[in-house]
Amino acid sequence: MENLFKQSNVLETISFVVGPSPATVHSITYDSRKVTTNSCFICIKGQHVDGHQYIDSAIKNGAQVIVGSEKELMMDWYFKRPDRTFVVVHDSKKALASFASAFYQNKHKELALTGITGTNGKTTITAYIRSLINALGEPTASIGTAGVWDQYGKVNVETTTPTTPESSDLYTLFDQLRENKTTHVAMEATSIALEQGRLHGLQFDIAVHSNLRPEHLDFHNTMEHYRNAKLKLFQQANKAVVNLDDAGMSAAIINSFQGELWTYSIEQEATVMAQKLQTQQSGTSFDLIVHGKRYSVMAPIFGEHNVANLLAAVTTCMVKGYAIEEIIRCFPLVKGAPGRFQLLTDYPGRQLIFDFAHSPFAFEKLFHTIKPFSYKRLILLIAGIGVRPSYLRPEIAKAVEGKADEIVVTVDHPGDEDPETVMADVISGFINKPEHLHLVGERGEAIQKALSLADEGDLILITGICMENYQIVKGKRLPYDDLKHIHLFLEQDTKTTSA
Ligand SMILES: CC(=O)N[C@H]1[C@@H](OP(=O)(O)OP(=O)(O)OC[C@H]2O[C@@H](n3ccc(=O)[nH]c3=O)[C@H](O)[C@@H]2O)O[C@H](CO)[C@@H](O)[C@@H]1O[C@H](C)C(=O)N[C@@H](C)C(=O)N[C@H](CCC(=O)O)C(=O)O
Ligand SMILES: Nc1ncnc2c1ncn2[C@@H]1O[C@H](COP(=O)(O)OP(=O)(O)OP(=O)(O)O)[C@@H](O)[C@H]1O
Repeated sequence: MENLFKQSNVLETISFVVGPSPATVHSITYDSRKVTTNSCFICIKGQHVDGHQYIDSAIKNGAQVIVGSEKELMMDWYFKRPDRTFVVVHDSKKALASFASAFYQNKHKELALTGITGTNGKTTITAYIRSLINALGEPTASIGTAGVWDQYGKVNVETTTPTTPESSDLYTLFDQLRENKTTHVAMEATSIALEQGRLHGLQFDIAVHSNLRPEHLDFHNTMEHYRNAKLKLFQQANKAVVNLDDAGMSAAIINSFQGELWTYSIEQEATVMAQKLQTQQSGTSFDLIVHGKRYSVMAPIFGEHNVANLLAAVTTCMVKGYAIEEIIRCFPLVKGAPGRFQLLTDYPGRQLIFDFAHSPFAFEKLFHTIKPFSYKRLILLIAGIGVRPSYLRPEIAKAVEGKADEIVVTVDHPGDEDPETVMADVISGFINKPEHLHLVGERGEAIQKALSLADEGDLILITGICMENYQIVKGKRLPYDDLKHIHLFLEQDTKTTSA
């Protein structure tokens, strides 16, 4: 702990300290339930409860140091438990980040950091950056909605947030990655995380922007607040990669950014551009124009939005100093995240695609992407999301109305909601209720239903956000796997056909 107190970033956060000078702290946590002997417990005022309420249980679990911002309460506790150290700070969230950084001796600074923000495309860009830079020979990890991946594959870690981890979890991860010889980390920086200070104190080498559309307004209230939260990433970055085709916030970044600025675009003059996009069976071919020089290229990705995402990744590689010819050579190795326009090839006779689409904008892009595909009928599975605001659910129905021959409606992450209510919310968005509509409240069964509706030559499009191997049900993360249900169906189907 003495060491922690010597770090300037920790000292800055402290108002005063009472109690004994403690022995070494073994862990730093914001959750009393994770406190063990000699932990440092930091009280965070959350959306639901105030962590200061849990000082008692933190002490019972062995906390030696308690950090909080409620001065009087902390003094009361000091009089009750003078054997513990109480650290009063100005801002607990900032303190959490600074203490965690210091706990790992600020060694995360040995990692090159790229932060990716935007309403759509963060996970895909992060995966493209990871796969490209690994192919270029630099051990790179990614952190985001698709979990944590390093240069060897998926890393088995649990985080408490869907996309951007809480600061102390992030520093633990950085330490683990650094120990495993990773040198570069590409991570999603969500507006919520930026607003909540989870990324406080980090300096990014590169900040990447994709686009800004209305989302998370239940959290940010206005588009201005939402944009300002995302802009914070650029205030803590040395270099920026900006999508010129985005009307939502590219101008705001360009007008305020102080460092080196790089741009990409499909529609206008930029440092890195794509033109003449053509969908092929195995990907997209296009002209890549870099500093005015034209290269005819092909990449195993689909959809104009993914070409834009690839441009973001290519530009990031260039900012890191790689030559464009070297980067292009790695295109065959570009890999997206699971469920982001993921084509399943082992389903004979039918085409099966997974896509994370769950907003009108994403569905618009998705329908545009499948236009060049040839198929007889389109079987579409859509999902209302239980753990997100109910007003978003009818928007999904509006976005897909009239676009498919069969529509299966289901529920992703029901949370505390009744699946019937979620599905009713979704279908209330249809102006004319589709003739071939099927409501199946459990996602696995819904997938099997969609498969059962498909005949030879049909295209099955499975959308929604349950591509990460769990379903949130009544506050618990239950194991869930789309592929398991596909295999179950295929097994069953083979039995039926051969009987
Ligand atoms: C709304 C939100 O952001 N919630 C996050 C927030 O929780 P919270 O503010 O509700 O915390 P709380 O439950 O009020 O608890 C306050 C404090 O008391 C502590 N506590 C609580 C109970 C107890 O017994 N003991 C104890 O110490 C908690 O650990 C916490 O430190 O802080 C927690 C700790 O970091 C997060 O796990 C939690 O993420 C929840 C699970 C979540 O779903 N967050 C979403 C909205 C989110 O952040 N999403 C974005 C992605 C958005 C996108 O898709 O673009 C993300 O970056 O992941
Ligand atoms: N650049 C883009 N522009 C518009 N839509 C996109 C773009 N990239 C991806 N999408 C759509 O959004 C879906 C989600 O993509 P991705 O997971 O990469 O975004 P994200 O920003 O990480 O989303 P989330 O924050 O919800 O996890 C994709 O399946 C696709 O339908």
